[in-house]
Amino acid sequence: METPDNSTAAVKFVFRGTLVHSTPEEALQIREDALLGVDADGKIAFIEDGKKLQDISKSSGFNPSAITQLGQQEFLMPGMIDTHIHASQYSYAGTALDMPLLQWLNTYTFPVESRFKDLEFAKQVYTQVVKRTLRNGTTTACYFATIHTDASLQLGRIAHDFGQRALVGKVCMDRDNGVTDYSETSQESQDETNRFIKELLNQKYPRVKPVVTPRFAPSCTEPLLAQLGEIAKNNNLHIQSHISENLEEITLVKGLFPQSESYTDVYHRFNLLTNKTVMAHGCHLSDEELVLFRETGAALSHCPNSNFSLCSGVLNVRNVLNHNVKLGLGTDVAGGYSSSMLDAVRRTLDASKVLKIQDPEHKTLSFEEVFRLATLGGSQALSLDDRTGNFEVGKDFDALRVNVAAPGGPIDLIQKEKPQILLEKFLNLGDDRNIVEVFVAGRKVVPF
Ligand SMILES: Nc1nc2[nH]cnc2c(=O)[nH]1
Ligand SMILES: [Zn+2]
Repeated sequence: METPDNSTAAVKFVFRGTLVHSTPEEALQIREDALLGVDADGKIAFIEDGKKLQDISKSSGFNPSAITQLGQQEFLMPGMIDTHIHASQYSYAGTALDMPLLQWLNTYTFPVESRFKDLEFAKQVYTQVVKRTLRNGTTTACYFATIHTDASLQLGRIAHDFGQRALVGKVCMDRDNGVTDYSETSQESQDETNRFIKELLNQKYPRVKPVVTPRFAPSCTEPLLAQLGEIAKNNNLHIQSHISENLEEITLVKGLFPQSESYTDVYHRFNLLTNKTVMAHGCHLSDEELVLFRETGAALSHCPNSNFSLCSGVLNVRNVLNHNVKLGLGTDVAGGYSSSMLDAVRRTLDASKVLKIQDPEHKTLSFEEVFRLATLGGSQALSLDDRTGNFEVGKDFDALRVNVAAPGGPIDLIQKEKPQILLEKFLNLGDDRNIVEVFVAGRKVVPF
């Protein structure tokens, strides 16, 4: 049975109402009284004007009375994309924010991550964080797990079972960090990374894939960095790490890698900067380093809650965008205390305004631009924009059904509002109570 875009799969369901999303050209594009059809493969089959309902229902073979009519204060938006989140740190999210990065890692993070040797503990935490982020509207997450391969494989299974699109990384860190029973030798790290990749790919999860994950340069020896670059290249895999988050960290990297021209050059020398690389933070990158990101196609994950909470710095997102470097948003749980991408949106706007307070010439980000970063920007940063990030025929239907006036929700509406007002109120005031349904690849994953 043919449909307007000549796809073969039957139309499974149709929404009628307001769509809000972004395109590379338009930060915010609104379509009122639109018809959006999803086919049996979970892909967007058509996006048409509501007035064409009769014609479309004939050509696409669905019953016009079977459509779902969105309410006046509802809209569909693309699912949000968390480009950087430590699933393993969710157990202490909201606490332990009283010291800067390097001390924070040794005092809180490494001891907690060492607990993931216990598979039961891992299953509990990973189930909580996958369910919580899905409820918060995160349809795609790029996860750090821990060094433990089996626990990291569990995270992949849980994300798959609950239907979240995910990149999952077994963390690699072979340099001695002084924390007892939380380290691995270079050989173990390489062998376990290969095992992790092989076993996760063998599961053939359609939307959960491995990502090569050197923790950050200070945790890894040069042989390991070189090996991980090789593994990523040979398997055509994503790469994630941290870069230039904190001034003490940058000084540490200079001492550990004296022959590198910059922090970015350390990763570049080991083939870890590719168009499938996403590096968290980048608060203190030089313009020359941003040029290297642009040339290699590597992306940044902006994690403002974490950057404020750990007093790391304030990323100049406008400067990153002006350098045409791909950029998404990340919660960076638990350096960032919130698992909500709405919080990441708000903190991104705050960070942009802090820069303007410090320099009145600074051009702040608009809420429309930040909305794009939380959706399409994130999909571009993860090189997944061929299948998610906005509403285009042929892409997966990864979407949130938002009711701004949800009963018992956090938003009061006095009058009928235009869609862009509804969206702005949701972004600034909303929470999971407004996210009434979440879809990933056409499957309703929330309510569970
Ligand atoms: N915020 C943050 N930065 C890091 N750099 C290396 N590891 C980490 C981590 O777990 N969190
Ligand atoms: Zn991080």
